[in-house]
Amino acid sequence: MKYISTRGQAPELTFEEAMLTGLARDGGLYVPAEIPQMSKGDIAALAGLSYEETAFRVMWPFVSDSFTEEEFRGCITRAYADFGHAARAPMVQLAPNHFLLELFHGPTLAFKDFAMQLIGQLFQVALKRRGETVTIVGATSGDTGSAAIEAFRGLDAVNVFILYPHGRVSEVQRRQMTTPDDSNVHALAVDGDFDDCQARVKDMFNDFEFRDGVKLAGVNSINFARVLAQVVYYFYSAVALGAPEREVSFTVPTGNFGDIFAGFIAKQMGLPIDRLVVATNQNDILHRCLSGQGYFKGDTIPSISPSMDIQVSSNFERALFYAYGRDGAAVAQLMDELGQGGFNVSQGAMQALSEAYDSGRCSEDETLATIKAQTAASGELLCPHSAVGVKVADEVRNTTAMVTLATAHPAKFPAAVEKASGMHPPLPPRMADLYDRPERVTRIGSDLATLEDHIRKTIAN
Ligand SMILES: Cc1ncc(COP(=O)(O)O)c(C=O)c1O
Ligand SMILES: N[C@@H](CCOP(=O)(O)O)C(=O)O
Repeated sequence: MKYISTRGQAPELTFEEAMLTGLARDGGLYVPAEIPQMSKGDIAALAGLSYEETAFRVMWPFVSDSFTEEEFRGCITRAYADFGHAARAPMVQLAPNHFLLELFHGPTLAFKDFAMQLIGQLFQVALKRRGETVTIVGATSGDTGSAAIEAFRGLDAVNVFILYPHGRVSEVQRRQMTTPDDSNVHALAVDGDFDDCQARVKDMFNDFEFRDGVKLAGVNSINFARVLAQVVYYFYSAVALGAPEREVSFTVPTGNFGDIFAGFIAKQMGLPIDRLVVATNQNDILHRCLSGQGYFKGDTIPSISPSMDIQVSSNFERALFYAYGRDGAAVAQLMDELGQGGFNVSQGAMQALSEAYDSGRCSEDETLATIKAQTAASGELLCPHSAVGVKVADEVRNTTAMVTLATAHPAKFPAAVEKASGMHPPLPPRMADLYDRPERVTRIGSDLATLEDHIRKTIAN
């Protein structure tokens, strides 16, 4: 399997190379040159399998150029061993034909653990074999950072720097990033918003002297391995509901577009998905774009679903790549225009996007109302991101079974959940002392030189 850049000007790589490389050297994102297919029989054969066996069968064609079967199976087993639920991704029914896929039973209580725990294992195997060390720099609006720190803490071959927007993540998210005491992990509270953090990470990748000097690697969904690991739960849940005989739709609380794009890949592989619904909060650039209004950046407005407070949605570039018929030059042109504020989508590409995705928006009041209503109706306490998904799903769903992705545990956002439901969501016992642990964090400006200098000096010490 070869991996190619969405901008068409970077070298083709193997899975392992793409995983360790992060951003392509032309500024694009890696995607598989061809998407492996699963037949109806292959999908039917997933019925009743464990999450781990499903993961192996779905992902193996994407990675088999880089790992032995034994290595890959070992990585999968270790990745999911610490999840707090035997099913890994259990499903609960909210209403007739509406299901909630709980993706928050991993070590940091968000869906990010599904990919990050696996990538942590894959990096260890690959780096050991190569005898290399890397510096991971990641941007987070709250959940990617904690998941990355948890997956890579204590490893000799990896230094991790996580940039998060100061004052714009929940207290639980912040403490998950600032309380681990391992000397290889570093939380940086950046004066800016998530888009500033993500832009600086991409700037670092595009600064080849810095990139090559520190051996930069990325674990944001820039990294296709992140997206790949998230494809698995689309298969796992759809098969549990009767696929391939029965079509299923998904609604996905969306910010950086990685999770919904994993659904797109699942559909391209052959999973009978009817609709993929993008659910946004008040930062609704994706909903506006998918409604035909072009992709134009505004100011990010802080919300009660802070992990989705994003304007420049990284993986939308991958969606555009397919919508523009895999035309790297067209994508590069759009990304240039985005640098100037935004772009309009061509008619043909708009049609392709509309065929692939539906969308909806959920306001702050609607988010609170949905948490309250669901607590009363089903007893399920939703996190504000999952509530955005449930509200939009309820607006669009029809007779096809709808799965809404519950992307984080309510205990990560206790203030909003308590305000809406009157109930305080407790942290799981293993995190009960999170508020008592000492924090370690560096407050830092958002300019590239300051950040690069800090990272260089920290590594050198
Ligand atoms: C809890 C939660 N929900 C939803 C999202 C949006 O996911 P994506 O960025 O893959 O669109 C995020 C952040 O990525 C998140 O942390
Ligand atoms: N919501 C994310 C933002 C980063 O997304 P990623 O999927 O590209 O890592 C977060 O919680 O950090």
